[in-house]
Amino acid sequence: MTAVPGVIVHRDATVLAQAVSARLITRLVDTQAARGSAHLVLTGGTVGIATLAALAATAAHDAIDWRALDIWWGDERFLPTGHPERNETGARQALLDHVDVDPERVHVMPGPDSGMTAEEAAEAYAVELAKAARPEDHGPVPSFDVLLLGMGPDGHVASLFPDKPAVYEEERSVVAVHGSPKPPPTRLSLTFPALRAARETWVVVAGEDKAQAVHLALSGAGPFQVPAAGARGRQRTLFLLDRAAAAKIPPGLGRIASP
Ligand SMILES: O=C(O)[C@H](O)[C@@H](O)[C@H](O)[C@H](O)COP(=O)(O)O
Repeated sequence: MTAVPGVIVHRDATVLAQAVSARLITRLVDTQAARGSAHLVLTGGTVGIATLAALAATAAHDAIDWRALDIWWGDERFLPTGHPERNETGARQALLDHVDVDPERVHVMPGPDSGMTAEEAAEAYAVELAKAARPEDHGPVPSFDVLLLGMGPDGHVASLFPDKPAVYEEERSVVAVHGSPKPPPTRLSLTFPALRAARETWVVVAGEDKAQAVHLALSGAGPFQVPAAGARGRQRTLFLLDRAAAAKIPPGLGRIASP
């Protein structure tokens, strides 16, 4: 079962990042209290990294048991370890270097310095996901407690770009992406079958250049043309927006959460 998206609108990108970081603390603390540990999927992109920086900046992040958290990525730019454009590098600088994560539970997507091709790296990540899946997950990836996704002006999420081969993948959980419209051209991405394993999916978007794609994603567009339309959590889907990104949503759909 997939959830009908909820839409919450915050004043601007700064409040959005802070509100998402607060929401993350609550969600992860609740999950860890209930089950002992949690799975979180990170995204690259401006708002995704700003959210992690906001989380690092709030003392309340100490409420999370960082050692009982598995961290995954929804996509990665296929660049060597430490490259400033890698999503991993951004996440480490913004947050992971500042909290007590268990290195064994920080599941980075391999880069070319691993000696693997992008295809081999995608397969290796799929194997790592499969190892972490439990029988109750009923599939080859864990049931992510929170899947964070940014979105591009074309409606892409992770590295699933409109009408490119990766959006049509229905078997593999991770694929290599070549010729990405957003640089760099080579990437690794979770596929829709993997994204759909998430209990909660949060699409976090700021900026007026995204308003049209947000509108389409919430107005019945197909996931092959507007991949964000296919981002749905099994229990909950949230579009967390700033006002600029929410400018074209159908009237009555969004709830204003920040004055
Ligand atoms: O690696 C990436 O580039 C991403 O994970 C990508 O899906 C990103 O989240 C969106 O393109 C939004 O990025 P911006 O917030 O920077 O526009």
